[in-house]
Amino acid sequence: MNSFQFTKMHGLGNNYVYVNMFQEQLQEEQLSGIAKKVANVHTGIGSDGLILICPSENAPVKMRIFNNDGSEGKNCGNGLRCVAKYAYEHKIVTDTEFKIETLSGLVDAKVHVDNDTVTLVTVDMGEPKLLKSQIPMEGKPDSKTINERIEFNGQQYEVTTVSMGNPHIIFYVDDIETAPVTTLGPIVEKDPRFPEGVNVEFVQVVSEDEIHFRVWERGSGVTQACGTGACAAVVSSVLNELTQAGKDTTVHLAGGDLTINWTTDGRVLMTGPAEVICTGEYFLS
Ligand SMILES: N[C@H](CCC[C@H](N)C(=O)O)C(=O)O
Repeated sequence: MNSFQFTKMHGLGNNYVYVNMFQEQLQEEQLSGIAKKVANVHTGIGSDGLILICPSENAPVKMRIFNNDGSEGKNCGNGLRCVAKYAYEHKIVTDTEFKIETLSGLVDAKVHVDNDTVTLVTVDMGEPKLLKSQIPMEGKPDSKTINERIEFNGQQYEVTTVSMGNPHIIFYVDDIETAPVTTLGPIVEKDPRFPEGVNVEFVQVVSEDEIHFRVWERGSGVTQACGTGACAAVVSSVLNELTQAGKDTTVHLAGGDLTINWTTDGRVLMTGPAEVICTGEYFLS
C-alpha cells in the first residue's frame, strides 16, 4: 500500500493538504483524484484541496493547487503564503525574500520571521489582468468589465471582473451577512460566459480602506478565505472608486483579515498569516 507524507496548513481557514514534492513522488495522472480524496472530510483528511510544493527551474520552489473537485487552479494567495512558510522553515530556501513559481507566473514572497518561525508573509501578487480576454470571459476581448450590468439567473447585477492569474467576479452588497453566496455563487461559477469558470466574490464596502468579503470558490465552493479573491476585490473596489489605490486596505474575510494594497505602480501586495495544522501520512487506497 503506497502512502505519502503531508502537512495540513491554512491561511485564514482556507486549508489545503500540502505535499513536499522534493521528497514525495505522486504520478501526474493521480493528482486530480488525490485532491478529491484528501479533501473529503468523511473518508479523507478534509481540506479545500491539495497543494504541491515542487522543484522548479525558474524559482527555488513552485506551487500547484488543486481544488476539492479535482480541478487545477492557476493561483492561490493563501496557498502562496503557506508555501512560503513551509519553504523557509524546511530550508528549501534560506533567504527571507524569494520567488515562487505558479501556473500564472512568478511571484515575490517575503516571510516575516520570529524565532525561526514564519508568522506573516507578504506576497507581491503582480499586476491584475482586466481585459475580458484575460479573465477569460465572453465579450469584446480588449474591453474591461467594470461595474457592467450582466444578467444572472434572471436578475441584473452590476459586476466587475479581475484576473489575479485566476478568474474572479465581484458583486457589491449592502450587507455581507445576507450575500447570496450559496445561491448565486454556484450559478455564476459555472456560467458559460466564463469558459474556465470563475471565483465569485461578494463585497460590502465599509470605508475607503476597509471591506467585508465572502467567497464561493471555483471548484471548492464556500471557503473561509480566498487570497487571490481578496486581491481581486480590492482592485475592483479601486476601479469602482470605492477604495483608494496605494493604501493598505483591510479585507475582513470569514477566517480573518488580510492587508491588501494595489500600489500606485500597479502591483497587488497581500500580507497575512500562514499556519501549520498537522502533519501525517496519507494511505492511498
Ligand atoms: N483559495 C485560493 C484561491 C483558489 C482559487 C481556485 N478556486 C481557482 O481559481 O480555481 C486563494 O487563496 O487565492
